[in-house]
Amino acid sequence: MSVPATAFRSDALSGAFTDWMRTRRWFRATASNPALTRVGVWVLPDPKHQVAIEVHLVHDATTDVLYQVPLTARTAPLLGGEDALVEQLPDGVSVYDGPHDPAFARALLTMILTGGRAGDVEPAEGGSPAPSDGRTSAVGRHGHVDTAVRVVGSHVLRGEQSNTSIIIETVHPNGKPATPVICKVFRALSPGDNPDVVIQSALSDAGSRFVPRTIGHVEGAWADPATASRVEGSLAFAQEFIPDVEDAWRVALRAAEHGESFRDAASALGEATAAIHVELARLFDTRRASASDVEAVLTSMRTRAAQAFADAPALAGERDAVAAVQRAAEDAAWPELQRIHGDYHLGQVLAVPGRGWVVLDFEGEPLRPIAERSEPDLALRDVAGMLRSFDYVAGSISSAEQATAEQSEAARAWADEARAAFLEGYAARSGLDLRTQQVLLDALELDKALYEVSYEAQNRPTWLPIPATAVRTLAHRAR
Ligand SMILES: Nc1ncnc2c1ncn2[C@@H]1O[C@H](COP(=O)(O)OP(=O)(O)O)[C@@H](O)[C@H]1O
Ligand SMILES: O=P(O)(O)O[C@H]1O[C@H](CO)[C@@H](O[C@H]2O[C@H](CO)[C@@H](O)[C@H](O)[C@H]2O)[C@H](O)[C@H]1O
Repeated sequence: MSVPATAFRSDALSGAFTDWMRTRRWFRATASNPALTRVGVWVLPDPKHQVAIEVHLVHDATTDVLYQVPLTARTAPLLGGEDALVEQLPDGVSVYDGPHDPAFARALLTMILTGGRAGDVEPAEGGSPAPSDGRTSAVGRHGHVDTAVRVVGSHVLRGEQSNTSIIIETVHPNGKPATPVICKVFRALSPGDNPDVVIQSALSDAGSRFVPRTIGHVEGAWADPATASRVEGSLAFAQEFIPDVEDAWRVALRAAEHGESFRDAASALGEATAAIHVELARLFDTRRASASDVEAVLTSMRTRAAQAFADAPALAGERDAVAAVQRAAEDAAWPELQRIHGDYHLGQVLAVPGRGWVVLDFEGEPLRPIAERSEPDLALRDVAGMLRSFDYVAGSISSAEQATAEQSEAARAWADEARAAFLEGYAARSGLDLRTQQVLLDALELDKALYEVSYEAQNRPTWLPIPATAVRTLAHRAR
């Protein structure tokens, strides 16, 4: 079997490819007829010389989003790969969605573990790395890991959303199972380092037990479709995969449904959160909040409020009360700004037996521009995010069709206790008296609820009442 090296290198994208792409979960759909152009490619070698592996950069001019699309081409069909077929070329070559092809997973992890380089043409056998002079290129970087592992299997994580994560099974040279790896392939690319990579790598390298161990990442360079200038950014991120664990959302929901107190678990989560914040303040620059920092946060709060009122017109009556909470925050004493999680909720935390809470996904809020997400921010924003998440547990129980008034009341009491315990744990570990920052915390919780209004309006309209109710409560909470 020979490698179909140039099988799918033409710049024109076929109708089949376009149809496939616009039906992906990670495609930010707006138009049914996107204007897709291939603007770059980087090539990964297949040591077995059986598969052509190419990572295409595809620009959608209608939304100005640049996507990373790994593809593999095979002359013989991929066993079990029917659902991953992108298109069948006239010469019999089959093109697959790369993350579903073990050949891609193996090549990607090898690149990370060996610090490999890739360009837009494959290097000749034993030759120097492919050129990267102004063209698309990628380089693997590894952290503190055992690099002598062999890939024995891979599959895509179910529930693919904005990115695609591949679980890669590995073994040591002696055949003993090694730590499985999860490799997140970023789909929508932005110039600049992805905060998920930067923050988790720094925490992991510092020995934190509150994040999975970092294996490494791939960074790349490409011509920005809007400006044609060469930009650099993150392409993929590999970490230790912690198998057979539940996330804190499921654990908390089950506890609330069974009427089990979450006091100790929430307190431990508060402590873990404070420990992460203390570590991030040590590892990254912090700064006093300047007048322009305060102005930027307030502008962002007001923009989100305006968006939420547009998305949920029934909330219009809360406009003045919301503005008053925001004004109070503007006048409050602001703590130092630092790097934070940025989109902190129960679904981002794993409950790991024997290890405790482990936090994932430091990418920040998906609805916020990436440059903003890398700026130092208020650590209280994460505290507020988790408070909202406990409220969501109660909200999801109360909004179930068959929920009784008694169940709703019990769920509310459960959430109140969890919220208080979380704050106690946070205060104990950080040494902060959160009561002195209540005004700011309230404003941030309201801000998160307003963000959630827009998020739910766009994604899960039946859950819109959960944050909408919170907006009404928080806007009028007596201070
Ligand atoms: N290191 C890991 N170990 C175990 N499960 C993980 C790990 N990283 C991610 N996951 C699982 O994958 C899901 C998605 O990961 P996340 O980083 O939140 O990706 P996305 O950016 O696509 O939302 C998580 O909710 C979790 O269930
Ligand atoms: O995990 P993501 O980065 O995709 O975050 C987005 O989706 C979250 C929903 O999965 C959303 O979180 C909201 O719903 C959660 C329950 O499903 C709840 O625990 C959170 O508190 C609530 O904000 C998140 O806001 C959004 O950015």
